[in-house]
Amino acid sequence: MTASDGFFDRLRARIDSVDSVVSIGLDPDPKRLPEHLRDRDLPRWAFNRRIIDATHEYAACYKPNAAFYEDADGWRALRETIAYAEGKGVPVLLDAKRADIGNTARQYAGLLDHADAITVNPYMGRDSLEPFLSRADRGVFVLCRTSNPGGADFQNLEVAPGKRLFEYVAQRAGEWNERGNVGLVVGATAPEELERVRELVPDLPFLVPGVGAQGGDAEAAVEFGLADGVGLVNSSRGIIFAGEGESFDRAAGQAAKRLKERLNRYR
Ligand SMILES: O=c1ccn([C@@H]2O[C@H](COP(=O)(O)O)[C@@H](O)[C@H]2O)c(=O)[nH]1
Repeated sequence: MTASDGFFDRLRARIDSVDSVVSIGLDPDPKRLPEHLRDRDLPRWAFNRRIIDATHEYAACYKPNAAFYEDADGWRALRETIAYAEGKGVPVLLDAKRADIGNTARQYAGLLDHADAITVNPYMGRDSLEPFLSRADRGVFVLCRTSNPGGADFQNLEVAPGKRLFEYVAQRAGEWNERGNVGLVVGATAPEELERVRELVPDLPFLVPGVGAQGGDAEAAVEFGLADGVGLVNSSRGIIFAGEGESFDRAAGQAAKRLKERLNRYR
């Protein structure tokens, strides 16, 4: 592996080395942290470190969601978490769902100085994504068909005869993949749409959230989420909050292992 390898080369190497496509979401909701960690300096970091120690051998990547770190201590906890994950050889995908007008987007794209990949929102159009797309060595996952119940509200609207918005986004994202660094976010809770997006863009890797607490379709996530073996199936709460109390990390390790084995049955 050289510094010039792109994100998806690094991700492929990681998937091969751990034989896993599991993305582990690091979403340390302060209200759900174990009691005994709450009085620590940076409890979220103390929690994440134990989770990473217990799960890294099953992790194709870690996916911290920026929402859980957007305060002063949070950013410190995130920096420590990312450095620790990378020290274990695990790529980090920051789920930040950013994009904006040019100068603001350029600021947001600075997040890629700290993470291997990021999620972005395509709603403001190509120029709002350019500062991310131009980082050839970083992964850029474009929201396409999200996993939430309202994901269909706009994304499934027909924007041209026979073409729904998420289909249009998928095709445009395929065109934006000039540097080989674009992926899509497509939820496991929408398996028909997942299959359709795979037909439209056979070569783009997907990040597929929603197989854990949201009850999405794990088989479809693997069948349609991977492009030539590369892609990510994410669970956050289902892994990191699998257990409680002192041994929360052991339960997380077991949950990560179970998900890896379950997904591998479909690979
Ligand atoms: O369509 C989307 C896009 C992002 N997410 C994020 O993934 C995790 C899912 O967490 P679970 O606990 O496994 O449900 C979370 O960070 C979401 O914000 C998504 O769920 N759906």
